[in-house]
Amino acid sequence: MTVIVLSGPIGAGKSSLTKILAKYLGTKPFYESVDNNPVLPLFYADPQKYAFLLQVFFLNTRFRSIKDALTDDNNVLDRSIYEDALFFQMNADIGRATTEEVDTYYELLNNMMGQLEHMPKKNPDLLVHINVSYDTMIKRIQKRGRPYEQLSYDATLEDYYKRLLRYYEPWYEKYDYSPKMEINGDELDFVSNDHDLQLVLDQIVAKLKDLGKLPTSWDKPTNIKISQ
Ligand SMILES: Nc1ncnc2c1ncn2[C@@H]1O[C@H](COP(=O)(O)OP(=O)(O)O)[C@@H](O)[C@H]1O
Ligand SMILES: Nc1nc2c(ncn2[C@H]2C[C@H](O)[C@@H](COP(=O)(O)O)O2)c(=O)[nH]1
Repeated sequence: MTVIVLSGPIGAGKSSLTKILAKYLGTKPFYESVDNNPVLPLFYADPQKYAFLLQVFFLNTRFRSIKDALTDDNNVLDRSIYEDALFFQMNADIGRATTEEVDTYYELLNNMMGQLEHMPKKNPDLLVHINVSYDTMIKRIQKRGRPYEQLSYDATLEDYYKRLLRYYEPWYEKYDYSPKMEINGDELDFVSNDHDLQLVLDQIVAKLKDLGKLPTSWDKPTNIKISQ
């Protein structure tokens, strides 16, 4: 039984890989609340006003997802509570949260993380982090086409996205809730290239076998087409 959490910048391919991995490993995917998130468009229209509210929305859904996942013990999460503070801290650092909001946020987050320590399973089994450059990130954001994420919607998003990328390296280095591994999302097109996809899946399966989370005899499924 395995809980895998994915991480990575916007458009890195987390949702795509979550869907593929869940199918490949026969586990249940948990996706981020994006299309059903009423605060996200408000945030992009007025980040100063909505940064705290958006974070509380994400934190709440991520807390629910990680609790469910640690209970089910058979899941893949496309982003998780462990990445939540990265976003909020970055927004706070550019002046989008008051001192009171920052204090309240960390108190809430610490409370939630404390609750997780009482779960029978306390941590995920593996973090799969997808690295992408700024150029790849922008191409993917354009490909996905959400209007409010485009640079044409707000030119300051270029700085926001570049800043976000800078926060990821120290975050990944510091992350220690589980074993971890990185995928090169610039070079490996696991969405439209079957060879690259198989390489990525092989890397993840090898890591899970190393960790004793998959039997060494585990073989890839033959009855599903993973790229659809
Ligand atoms: N490795 C990849 N190669 C090519 N296209 C990709 C890759 N990963 C994601 N995409 C495309 O980029 C867009 C964003 O991917 P998505 O999985 O939604 O990213 P995330 O969940 O990390 O924001 C989608 O249109 C997806 O098809
Ligand atoms: N301010 C925050 N924004 C967030 C957070 N998590 C996700 N997001 C935004 C970024 C994208 O516009 C969208 C979906 O993210 P993907 O990486 O899944 O494409 O939501 C957050 O915690 N704070």
